[in-house]
Amino acid sequence: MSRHKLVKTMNLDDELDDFDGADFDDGYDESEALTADDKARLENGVREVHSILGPSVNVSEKSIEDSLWHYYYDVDKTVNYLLQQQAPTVPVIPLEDNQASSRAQFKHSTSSLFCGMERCCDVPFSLQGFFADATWRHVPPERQGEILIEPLYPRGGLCGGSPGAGEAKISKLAALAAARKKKENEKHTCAESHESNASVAMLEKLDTRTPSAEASDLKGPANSGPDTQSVASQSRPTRHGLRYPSKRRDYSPAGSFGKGTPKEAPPHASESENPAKEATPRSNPTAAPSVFAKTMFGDAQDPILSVMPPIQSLALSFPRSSGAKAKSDPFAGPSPDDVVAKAQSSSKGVKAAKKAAQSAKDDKATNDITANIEAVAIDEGPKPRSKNLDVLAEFEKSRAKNAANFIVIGHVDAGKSTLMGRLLYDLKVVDQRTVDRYRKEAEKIGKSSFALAWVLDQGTEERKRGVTIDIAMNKFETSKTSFTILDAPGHRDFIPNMIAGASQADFAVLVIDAGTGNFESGLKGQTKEHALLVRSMGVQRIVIAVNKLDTVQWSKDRFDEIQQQVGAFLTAAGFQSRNVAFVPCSGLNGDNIVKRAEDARASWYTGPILIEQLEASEPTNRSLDKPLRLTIADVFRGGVQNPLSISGRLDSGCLQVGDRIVTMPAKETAVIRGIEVDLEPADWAVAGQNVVLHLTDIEQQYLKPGDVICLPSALIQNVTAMTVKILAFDHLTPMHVEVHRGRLQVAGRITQLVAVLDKVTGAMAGKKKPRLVQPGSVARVVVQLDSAVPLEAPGKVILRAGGQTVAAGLLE
Ligand SMILES: Nc1nc2c(ncn2[C@@H]2O[C@H](COP(=O)(O)OP(=O)(O)OP(=O)(O)O)[C@@H](O)[C@H]2O)c(=O)[nH]1
Repeated sequence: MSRHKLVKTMNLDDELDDFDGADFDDGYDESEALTADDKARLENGVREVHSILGPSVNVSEKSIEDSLWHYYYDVDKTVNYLLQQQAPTVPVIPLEDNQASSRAQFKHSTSSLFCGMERCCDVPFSLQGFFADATWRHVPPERQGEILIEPLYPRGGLCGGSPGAGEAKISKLAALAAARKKKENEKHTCAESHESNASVAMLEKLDTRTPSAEASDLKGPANSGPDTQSVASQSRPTRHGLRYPSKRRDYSPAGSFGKGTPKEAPPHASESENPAKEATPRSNPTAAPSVFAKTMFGDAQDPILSVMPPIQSLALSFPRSSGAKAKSDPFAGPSPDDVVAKAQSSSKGVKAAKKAAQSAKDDKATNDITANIEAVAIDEGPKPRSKNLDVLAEFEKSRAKNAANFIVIGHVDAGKSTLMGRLLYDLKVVDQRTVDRYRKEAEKIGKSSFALAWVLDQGTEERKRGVTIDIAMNKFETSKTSFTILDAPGHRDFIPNMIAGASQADFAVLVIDAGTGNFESGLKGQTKEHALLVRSMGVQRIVIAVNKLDTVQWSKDRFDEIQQQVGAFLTAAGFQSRNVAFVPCSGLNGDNIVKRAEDARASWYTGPILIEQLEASEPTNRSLDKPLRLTIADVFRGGVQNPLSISGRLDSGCLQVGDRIVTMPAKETAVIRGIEVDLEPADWAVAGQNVVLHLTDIEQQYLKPGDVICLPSALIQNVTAMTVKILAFDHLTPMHVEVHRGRLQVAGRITQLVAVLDKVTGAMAGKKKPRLVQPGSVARVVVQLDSAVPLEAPGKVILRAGGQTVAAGLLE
């Protein structure tokens, strides 16, 4: 292996220090490795090194050869290394390494390096040596230039502070802008000097600090540095005019902060350059005002300022408008930095302008489209005209079927939706294909038993969770009656939705899960609460579907047990026994719903099946001759022709196309441009019917679920307080409650417990103004509402608090 290769793998700086040649002697003859050329160069190199070092430096020939060998015959490096070896404590100025790369430069470089090396060796540089004859802070002036570093004063430029000596070189644009600005500002110099004096006076008045504090705070900033100079030379109090921290100005020549005096400051920050400072005698501790101060306080002659209002109000009184005042407004125009930035961005400006033009074009197009759409929307065709029908006569003529809404209530998972799905399926309202599809889809998410419930539960969330969330409406007809199903959610979280449904119901179907344990838990849960609520809402007839009897093998005993317990409760809740009917059934299998149960175990029941019980419901008592009242259930877009539609049930009265109506509580009028009864277009509608009204001449914001529609001739009143005869389900005290009436919900407070009443006679039964109403008691209370809502007697309301139904009542 060549020795060169070996050396190349070594760290020379480390290895040469220890190298004595011994390590390489073992069985290795150096001379054998040297070529004739190497030998010649080595001899020449030794001669050169000897001549450079001179006789005073005692170095062996072997050392020189070794060094030359290691440095590839580089004489300069060899000399440098040998000198280091001779005087290791003396710092050696490193030689330039530009010769090392080329051995061809060997001869030329030695002569030039000689001088440098000689000087270094003769007068080696060290800080200790340099300052040997100088005590601290008495550096001879002629040497200061060699060791002092220029302090970091604020540089010029976009954000770099005020211009001055020592600033960074600024761009041509910045210089141009500054020159223009300076010219402009010179015009106002006289006025400003007057302002300065006035400001000084203001500052003296405002500053409540001690004179010593003033002096120490104001000394530096006011008296020295480029800041003050900038204040003096510029009328614009930009950020350049703000004071820098004093230690920055007190930068001492020795590089320490804080103790320096103006005298010690570098020449470019000298006081003599500062006219403002010269104008202020040193004995006066009050500094000349900064531009910031002038901006804040303006002219001391100002009568407003003379009374020294708070600084905040002064700041707000800056003149910002154009005109004569704007000239003196220091912020009226762009700052020099802004000018420069603007100039720099001018090339980008063309692009920006193009972009802006394009964007304006786009905006215009968008606006045009919007305007067109609005025009289309606004142009709703000719105003609907009333046919001035005698609606009641028309209704008589139509011989319409008996119409009935019934609400399906019961504890969660009692099987309400499945039961109704089965009813619709068996009545052929829903076809086989639809049910098969639901079954497949339900299977996919592992809820195949809910396929029939999906006929009612259409919401994605409802299907995913397997619970009804909001009232689902569906219709079917028998030979005698047109029914509307209101399938209520059983979960207690959705009781407000159930209440909304109950307000539209003529009678109720209470579904009970007959399964072991389920009936009992349901009774403690929503079975009783729902029954009480519908009764409180005025429902008189109730059909109890004792469901899931297939799970208890159609046990008659179980049915009897349920019938007995629930019957007793319902009678206690105010239902008359002639209005209560029980039907044993299985909604899932379709037993005793539309068809009689085929299961032999169910043969003990021979009474009416569910559909027969429904048909046996009494005809709805239609309040046709009363004023129009329709509580809005929903507000929606009824189609392209009908941008604003509402749905709900007519509680009383009648209406026809072309009628002008009023919505309460907004008291806004609208015109009925179309009516749908049971999804069919109609010219009129009467109480008891579920309708969709297509409206015009009103904005959507005036229509909300729970609002009441009436005719201008017979408005319902908006009330903020009401007296209610309530049945308490919980302890009542003066307390916060939520008042529900159908879709209407409003927060309120029971402010007064007037009296506890006798349940049968309604007469006062206890003492006046009780402090508490016990559950199950009937009482009269006063409720204050947080906002005015349309309510009137004898409307029924539900009071809830903390998620519980606490009372139901009748407005008095
Ligand atoms: N065995 C049996 N299961 C039934 C019967 N009726 C309903 N179910 C099952 O009971 C579960 C709940 O049925 P749903 O119809 O969703 O009950 P629900 O009362 O409507 O539920 P919510 O509306 O969420 O309170 C489903 O798995 C049904 O398949 C029945 O007659 N027999």
